[in-house]
Amino acid sequence: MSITLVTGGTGSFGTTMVRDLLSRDDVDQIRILSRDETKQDAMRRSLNDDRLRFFLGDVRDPMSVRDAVRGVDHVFHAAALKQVPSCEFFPLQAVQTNVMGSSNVISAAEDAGVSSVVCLSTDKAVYPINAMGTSKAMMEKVAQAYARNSPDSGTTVSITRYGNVMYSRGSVIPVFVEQIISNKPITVTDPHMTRFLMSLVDSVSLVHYAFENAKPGDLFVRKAPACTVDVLARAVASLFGNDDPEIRVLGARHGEKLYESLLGREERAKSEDRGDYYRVPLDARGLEYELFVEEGSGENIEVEDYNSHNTEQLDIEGVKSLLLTLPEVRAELERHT
Ligand SMILES: O=c1ccn([C@@H]2O[C@H](COP(=O)(O)OP(=O)(O)O[C@H]3O[C@H](CO)[C@H](O)[C@H](O)[C@H]3O)[C@@H](O)[C@H]2O)c(=O)[nH]1
Repeated sequence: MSITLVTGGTGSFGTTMVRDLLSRDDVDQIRILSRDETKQDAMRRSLNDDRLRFFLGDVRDPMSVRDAVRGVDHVFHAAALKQVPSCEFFPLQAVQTNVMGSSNVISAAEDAGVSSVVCLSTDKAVYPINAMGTSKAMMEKVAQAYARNSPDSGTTVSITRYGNVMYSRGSVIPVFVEQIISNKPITVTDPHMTRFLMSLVDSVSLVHYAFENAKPGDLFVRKAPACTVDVLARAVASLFGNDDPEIRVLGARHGEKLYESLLGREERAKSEDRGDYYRVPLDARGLEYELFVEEGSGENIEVEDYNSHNTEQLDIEGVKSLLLTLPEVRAELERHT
């Protein structure tokens, strides 16, 4: 009997993961640990599957995590505070959920003999400039330190890092769709800003890849195309029949970068190219300070980071094709065209 726990299982990513797990034959039970009883109830009704078990709780509360994790084989840890502005105003809340909460999940998993934990991270954790990214970078450090400090552990902890997931709750594409449908100008922050584009469904495959292939402390990213927000806005408008939309430029918001990096230079230098993915193995060196501080590693870091400016760039037609793969976009198109 195989049991998987998804923390944050009612979020955009969590839900997609749960649906995917339900479609597989090798999963006997799927547990969802999350805070919002209303969202759980809605999910219970819409999925209506007796393999689902809902645990009301919070990753901040070790007891609720411990209860949810008992008897589990795999944990996909997606519970997080992920909105940049809210974390910026309440950084300690991000610390409690994203850093301490992740540590609680890893400790409880180890105690319960879970075989594998995959932690969900974000490109905003690379050279972070905002509190959300900083807290996720710390979550990655907690996961990697666990792997480094517990070589005999039976629990493999790894990390998957994502760029922007298209149409996730609160993200820009639904905002653009709504603006176009209601004939409002499209609000673009900085037309030259680029973001990686990933569909939720593609993102799930990276999690499975990590469950199947991870060594302790591994970090995986999936290669992805990117586009500018100007191209994204025009692609959305064009899908809804407007090839010359009115665009209002707002300027970058607090804590935003012109482009995002999925791998830093230092990570890319030691990454392994695995076709659709990059794997960054754990830096398992010990605390021999003279190696770090006086002698160094003898390597020079000459490669560029892997970012949304230097990855494959999509044009309007390319983004339109990608948007049409999203069921949410197709549903809106059916309603409004
Ligand atoms: O009205 C808007 C809103 C956003 N943008 C731009 O669109 C891009 C994407 O914006 P999102 O708000 O979708 O995503 P962010 O890159 O700001 O990411 C944040 O929102 C995401 C929502 O999916 C996740 O929560 C993510 O972790 C969080 O950092 C950014 O360049 C942003 O500047 C606009 O041009 N106009």
